[in-house]
Order: sequence, then C-alpha cells, then structure tokens
Amino acid sequence: MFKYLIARASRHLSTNVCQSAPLSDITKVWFTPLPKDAKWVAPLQMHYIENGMKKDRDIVKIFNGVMVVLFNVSRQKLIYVRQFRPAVYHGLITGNSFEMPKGCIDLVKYPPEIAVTLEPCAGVAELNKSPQESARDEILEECGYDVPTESLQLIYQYRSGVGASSAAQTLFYCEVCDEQKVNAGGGVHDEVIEVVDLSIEEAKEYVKTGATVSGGPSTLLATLWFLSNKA
Ligand SMILES: Nc1ncnc2c1ncn2[C@@H]1O[C@H](COP(=O)(O)OP(=O)(O)O[C@H]2O[C@H](CO)[C@@H](O)[C@H](O)[C@H]2O)[C@@H](O)[C@H]1O
Repeated sequence: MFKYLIARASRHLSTNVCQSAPLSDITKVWFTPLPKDAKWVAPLQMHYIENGMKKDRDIVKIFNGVMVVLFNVSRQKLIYVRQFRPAVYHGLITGNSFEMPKGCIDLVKYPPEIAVTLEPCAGVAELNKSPQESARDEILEECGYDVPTESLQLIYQYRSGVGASSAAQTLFYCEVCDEQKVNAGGGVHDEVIEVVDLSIEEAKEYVKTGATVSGGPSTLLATLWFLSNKA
C-alpha cells in the first residue's frame, strides 16, 4: 500500500521535487501519549445545549498560522518548502484508526519520505507579532528572502480543521526578486526544510484535477489562488 502511496505522490510532484536527495536521515520513530505539559496542542471538551439537547464536542486547540504564496518574479517561479511532517506520517501509518502504533515503526515498510510534504512557506502566528510580521519572518527563515511587511498582500483569512481544531489561518501573496535573497533558507534551530521552486507549468501539473498532493489544503489553496489570479 505504501509503495503505491509513494508512487502516487511522486507522479504528482514535479521532477525537481522528486529527484532531490532524501531530506534527512530519520533512523527511529515511536509514539507515546501526549504529556500533560504539552505546549503545542491542548485537547479539551466543549459542552452546550442546542434546541434543548446537551451536546459534547472534542476539540484540539492549536496555534493560529500564517502562510505565503511566494513568487520570484526574477525567475518566474513559485517558491514552496519541503519538510517531514510527523502528523502526516502518523496519519499515513494509522489511517482512520485511533489505536497508537506500538514499539518502533518499521522504517522499511513506512519510509519517512512518505510524509515529506510540499507546502507554501508557513508558520505559527506569533502572539507578540502581527500576521504580517510573522509571515515576513517565516519568508526569511524558511526561504531566505528579506522582504518588507508592506510587500505582503492579504489574500484570505480562514479557519482550518473546523471539525476539531479550527485555527485561524492568514494567507498572503508576496512577490520577491533574486536581489532579496539573503540566505539559503532552510529554517532555524533544528528545522530541516528544503526550498523548492516550481515553474507555473509545474504548479499547474501539481494541482490538476484528480491529483493527490502531499501538503495540506493551504498548498492547494495557495497554488490555485495564484493560478487563477496571477498566472
Ligand atoms: N505540533 C508541534 N509539536 C511540537 N513542536 C512543534 C509543533 N509545531 C511546531 N513546532 C515547533 O515549532 C517550530 C516552528 O514551527 P513553524 O512556526 O514553522 O510552524 P509550522 O510550519 O510547523 O506550522 C505549525 O503551526 C501552524 C499553526 O498552528 C499550523 O498551521 C501548522 O499546521 C503547524 O505545523 C518547529 O520547528 C517545531 O520545533
């Protein structure tokens, strides 16, 4: 099944995405229950009375996010990032089951590459910054372009995961040129991120009807917005 998934994902990724070397060397994977002091998600339950009926809903609180449709006008390329996403890996391994995988994962059966996503530049909306400032910082850290916040054009504000998590997401468009490239990108601290450029033709191929994309809905949203408004 996973050979099928990889083959399917590869078929829908552009050539330069598929042919790059493995992103990193992941040698061991295992799962544990969420510790009580977890800082990135907070599960809780909401209760309410609707039309006289008590209802209970399970919710997972997560941080709000920002993301950017980044277009290099010098080279006429859309800029994305590739990264290993643990939540995607878990989802691919477990399917629709809530049972926690036991022991160490068989990395031959489930190669980590299956969970390397292609996404727009994105990150957490920092509490002490405006969405524009958070987006500018992500562009610099992940993709290596130094841009003023004024060059960020607001496209959409929407909510992701409305069934259980519902974080606010702010999507921007930003044009950059080669002169604004000040570092290689790739993330900060222990982040392992690869910057990937797609031509407009490659982006069209990536989101064609029937495609299975490796990124989240923001990858589709960002690319389709660009293709219908800027291409
Ligand atoms: N779940 C998690 N558990 C532990 N550490 C974590 C974590 N998510 C992020 N981090 C830490 O925060 C660092 C920076 O994350 P980013 O700001 O790039 O957010 P990311 O793109 O992962 O989006 C993330 O946050 C935005 C806003 O919630 C979501 O839209 C997106 O799906 C989500 O991956 C990561 O390298 C990691 O150290």
